[in-house]
Amino acid sequence: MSLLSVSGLSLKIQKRSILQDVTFDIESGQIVTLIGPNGAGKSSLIRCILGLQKYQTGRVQLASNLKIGYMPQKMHVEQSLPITVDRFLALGPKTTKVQREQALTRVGVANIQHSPLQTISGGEQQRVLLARAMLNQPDLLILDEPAQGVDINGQAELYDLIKSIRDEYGCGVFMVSHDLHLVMSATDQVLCLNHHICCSGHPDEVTKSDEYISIFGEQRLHPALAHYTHHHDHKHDLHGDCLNSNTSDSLQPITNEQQPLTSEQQPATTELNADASPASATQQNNGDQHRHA
Ligand SMILES: Nc1ncnc2c1ncn2[C@@H]1O[C@H](COP(=O)(O)OP(=O)(O)OP(=O)(O)O)[C@@H](O)[C@H]1O
Repeated sequence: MSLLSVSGLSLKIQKRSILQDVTFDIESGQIVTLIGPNGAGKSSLIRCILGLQKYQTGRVQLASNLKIGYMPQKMHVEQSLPITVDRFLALGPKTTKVQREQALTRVGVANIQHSPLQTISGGEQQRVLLARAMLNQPDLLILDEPAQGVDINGQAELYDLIKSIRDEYGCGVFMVSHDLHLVMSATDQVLCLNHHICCSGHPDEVTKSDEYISIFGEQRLHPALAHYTHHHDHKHDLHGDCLNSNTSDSLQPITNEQQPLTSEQQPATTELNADASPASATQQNNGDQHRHA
């Protein structure tokens, strides 16, 4: 039983095709990393999954009573509205101060619980957002570019932290990154999105190979990071539309059937249909009418 199953999802906004026939599953305890260039549709896909964006065809199925913890791309801090980290976390799900302290401790920033939100660093902000996503003990963590604006060592530390949270809670993790080559090494499945899923697979074991070590040395890449080698069978035009690169004289659009799918479809019990609104998504996700898997 999948935590999340996305099948044949297509989205158009103002007649522009943003997502085309996107299909993948996330299982419990699995880490799936979604990569893709700017404008590829990564955030739009997350919005569809969260029920915040209507889509035209396909479906998003969530396991019954699935609890999602969502970490947005950025924290928008209103400079004229003083608020502490603790007050900010209290704006989310109903929690006690101790629970908020525990969440901050888990992400390594308990010392800033009573600091003004405006005064904490970018890296600390990311950790506060991660703590907020964990507050309702989610079954599925959705992280939109958690390492954005964090240096490479900070990125590795954050990935280690996310992995240890997954190990501890057994939750699934769906993580977005715009880094096309460097991904979290604990990733079970990389999905490369450019409006459609261009390719998918595991991060490389290349950093363990003798050839790699002879060139870069053993300590070149932090163990939390890994390379992802793309294996596209097509090219894109400037609009991101797909072109068949196998025929040099006549570039043809490729069909969705040619794209590698990430895993087999499995039945789930809660379905968000193409007309899902934010309200209905929440209801369906939390509603008593849905049974557990
Ligand atoms: N509400 C909207 N109205 C019009 N266009 C939109 C809307 N939302 C998204 N788009 C367009 O959809 C495309 C995909 O945007 P999206 O933010 O999903 O991409 P992304 O892969 O997350 O990009 P980035 O890595 O830059 O954050 C972009 O061209 C964007 O302009």
